[in-house]
Amino acid sequence: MAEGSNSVRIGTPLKAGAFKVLFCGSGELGKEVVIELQRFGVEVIAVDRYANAPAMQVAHRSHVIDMLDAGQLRQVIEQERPDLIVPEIEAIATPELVALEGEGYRVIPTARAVNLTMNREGIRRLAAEELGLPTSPYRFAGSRDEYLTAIEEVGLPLVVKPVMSSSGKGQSTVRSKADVEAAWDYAQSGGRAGKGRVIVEGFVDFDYEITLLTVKHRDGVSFCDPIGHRQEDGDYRESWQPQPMSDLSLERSMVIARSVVENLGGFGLYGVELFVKGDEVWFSEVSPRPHDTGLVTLVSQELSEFALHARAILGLPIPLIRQNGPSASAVILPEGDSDDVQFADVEQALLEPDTQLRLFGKPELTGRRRMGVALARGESIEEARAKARSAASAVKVEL
Ligand SMILES: Nc1ncnc2c1ncn2[C@@H]1O[C@H](COP(=O)(O)OP(=O)(O)OP(=O)(O)O)[C@@H](O)[C@H]1O
Ligand SMILES: NCC(=O)N[C@@H]1O[C@H](COP(=O)([O-])[O-])[C@@H](O)[C@H]1O
Ligand SMILES: [Mg+2]
Repeated sequence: MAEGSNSVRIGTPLKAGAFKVLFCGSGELGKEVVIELQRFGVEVIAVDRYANAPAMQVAHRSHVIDMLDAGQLRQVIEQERPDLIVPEIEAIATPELVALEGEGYRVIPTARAVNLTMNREGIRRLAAEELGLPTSPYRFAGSRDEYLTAIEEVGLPLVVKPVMSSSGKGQSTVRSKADVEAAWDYAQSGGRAGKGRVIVEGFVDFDYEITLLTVKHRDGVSFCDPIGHRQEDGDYRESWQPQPMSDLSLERSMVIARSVVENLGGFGLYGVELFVKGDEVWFSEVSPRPHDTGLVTLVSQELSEFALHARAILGLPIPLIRQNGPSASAVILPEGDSDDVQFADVEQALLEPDTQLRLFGKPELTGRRRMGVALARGESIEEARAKARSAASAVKVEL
């Protein structure tokens, strides 16, 4: 791909002139982006902490490393010399990506965006203190004493999260004094890098929450229709699109999202998480990459969030994001232990028209893990949600 001009050049995979993209993280979200890049004849290298991760199964080749280890991360990147580095999860040695970017590598969307969002403190301070965006009240705490002070200052009810965690790991809602100790202990065990620092956030009593998928591409910023979602234990269970909203709350959401992505920069799709109450909107957090609640776009949009990410990072145009009408996703989230999971009654999930299924092919189940997703379109959001839920529960997970 030629820099500094509008001409995008893509070579032939596995040849000297191939255009190479390296993924740091190879889960279900990366898998769909890899498929979109493969359709453009891009050479794809998938990296993750374990073998046979979903995106590895559709990439040209893969590497298993500890992505939080700066040395291992640098070694694999210097070995592969990719044209683009695409972070797919937060748990990466992001300061090393900042260094690599300084040496000429291109990190998607930017190394700074990835570094700021891997730690809740970075993105929250940027949004609230630099950009002046509305957020929940918050304090950070690095010790038990600081934590107890933060609780006093923020006031109940509140939410406690490790600064480095995702998918609700280590997160609790504290409604009464009785929950305070357990929330601290859980945050200490649930964090990713084990540093112990937490954010204490005032509980926002929102009417609903959305993900506003926002693409930064060569011609500017484009928005997908808002995605509504339902979370349990900090992890997404269902999402739908479009979420009905007032004109003012949608306008405010777009202003917030634009401010965040323009500051973070680069090319790519962002998932901007917002809380909405009436016409009021709060910024919660942002993923500088496709978002799990955006899985619904596999059926709700002609160009899914994964296709949009692929286009944006390759410097290709996005003249229109066409919506297909009310749609929903529902996760397949079994719990147990197995290294050879079987999915039975799969046909039962696909009897209804406008229903689709993704089984991610994760090689192992330990505890609770998202293993697939059901997708559906309907005449209304309610119908789409019901269809997606019923398809998801039709699949029998056997351990
Ligand atoms: N301050 C808050 N007030 C009310 N609800 C909250 C608050 N913070 C988080 N939540 C609820 O918990 C969910 C998960 O929180 P958050 O997005 O911060 O966690 P996460 O671990 O980063 O999740 P993911 O990585 O899946 O996006 C939110 O989508 C929301 O439903
Ligand atoms: N909310 C972030 C998110 O959904 N990330 C997605 O989950 C994968 C990890 O899954 P795992 O924990 O089952 O390995 C990640 O690789 C990414 O695709
Ligand atoms: Mg979130």
